[in-house]
Amino acid sequence: HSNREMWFQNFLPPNMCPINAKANTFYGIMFDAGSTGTRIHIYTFVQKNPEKLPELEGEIFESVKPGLSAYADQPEKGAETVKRLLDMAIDAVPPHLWKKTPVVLKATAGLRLLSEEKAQALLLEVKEVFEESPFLVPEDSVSIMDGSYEGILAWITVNFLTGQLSGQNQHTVGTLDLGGASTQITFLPRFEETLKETPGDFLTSFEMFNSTYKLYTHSYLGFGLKAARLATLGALNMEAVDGQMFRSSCLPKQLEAEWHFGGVTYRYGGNKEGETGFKPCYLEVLKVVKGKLHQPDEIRGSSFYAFSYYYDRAVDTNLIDYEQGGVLEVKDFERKAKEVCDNMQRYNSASPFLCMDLAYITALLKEGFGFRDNTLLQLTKKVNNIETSWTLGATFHLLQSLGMTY
Ligand SMILES: O=c1ccn([C@@H]2O[C@H](COP(=O)(O)OP(=O)(O)O)[C@@H](O)[C@H]2O)c(=O)[nH]1
Ligand SMILES: [Ca+2]
Repeated sequence: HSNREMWFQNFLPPNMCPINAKANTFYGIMFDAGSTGTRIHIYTFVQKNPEKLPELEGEIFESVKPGLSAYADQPEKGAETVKRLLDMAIDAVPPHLWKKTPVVLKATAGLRLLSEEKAQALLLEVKEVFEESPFLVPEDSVSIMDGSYEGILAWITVNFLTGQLSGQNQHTVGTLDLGGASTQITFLPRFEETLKETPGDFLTSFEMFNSTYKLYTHSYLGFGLKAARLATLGALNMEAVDGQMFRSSCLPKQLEAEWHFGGVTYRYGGNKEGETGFKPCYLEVLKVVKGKLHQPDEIRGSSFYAFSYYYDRAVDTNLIDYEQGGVLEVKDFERKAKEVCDNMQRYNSASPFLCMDLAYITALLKEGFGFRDNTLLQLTKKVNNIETSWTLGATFHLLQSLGMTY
């Protein structure tokens, strides 16, 4: 309680700036250093009532590509991309609040896949950028996030934004995040059975907003959409790929091209002579997921929130509207995968990987996690104009640890 009061006094000195109605506004800056891009989220909160949680008022969001891991050999250049995003925060946050506004960067799978040495060099350069900024730099402000937190914090974000973490009747929803290099599944088990049947390292207790949630969560490294492309091509974790050609039945027959990921250049192409289409392609992607993921019985029939690449590919194939999102069944992804893979020439103008991506998403959902054909997926990018990203959960967690909220 005392923490809360102290914090409140910090932000609303009763005898100062009485005209400024916004004196109870504060900010939090969270960077998401993902495998395919770096993003800044500047959140604005308003403490309307000292007895209640601060309210989230808005978000400023900007992103750059590629991600930090593409600068594995030029850490200073990588940090420069962070600096340019941070300059936005200088404009967005009023100067008198700079010193009280925390700035944190958490890196995900892209940096997890780099060597320790290269990852640390990048993080060190970013830390310097933060130290030179006028913002509050907490301890551990620049780090690689543990995969289990990535899932949990996204779950917190979605359930907070949909109002499931306040009040009596909490009907939380599970979340599915498909990144470039890793993928996360998180839900609150309802059945005792699930807790019994689940390996211990898939269960984590997490405290937020005065409640403790015992969550099922796991991050599968190497199962993000782009890593899965490499795995399908047989090029993931290859020591030397110099000039080697990787072919797949999921790609247009005549295609031959180059692709850059994680600082490595890959040559890839279609099965010039052999088969192409959904059937052979599905067998290829199946090899990537089959038997590799834990399948909790409980999720088969329950609906999930899905975002990131689930959302992007559903938009690309007109399954949902970019602005609105929508509700899909697992089998909608399969139907689209068949349509695209069996008519690759018609989808030539789109990404050459569209067939492979849709086939992989289908295989991941059905054979990986064990969802039913009719399992419902709520595809969502924003709720009340706030991005459904783990960064909001991470910011609440940060404010909590700084004693700025409880
Ligand atoms: O604020 C964000 C951050 C990421 N993404 C999506 O996340 C995917 C990329 O994943 P990321 O680069 O974060 O890879 P990770 O490090 O999570 O594997 C793409 O679909 C992005 O559109 C998004 O929609 N909003
Ligand atoms: Ca991500």
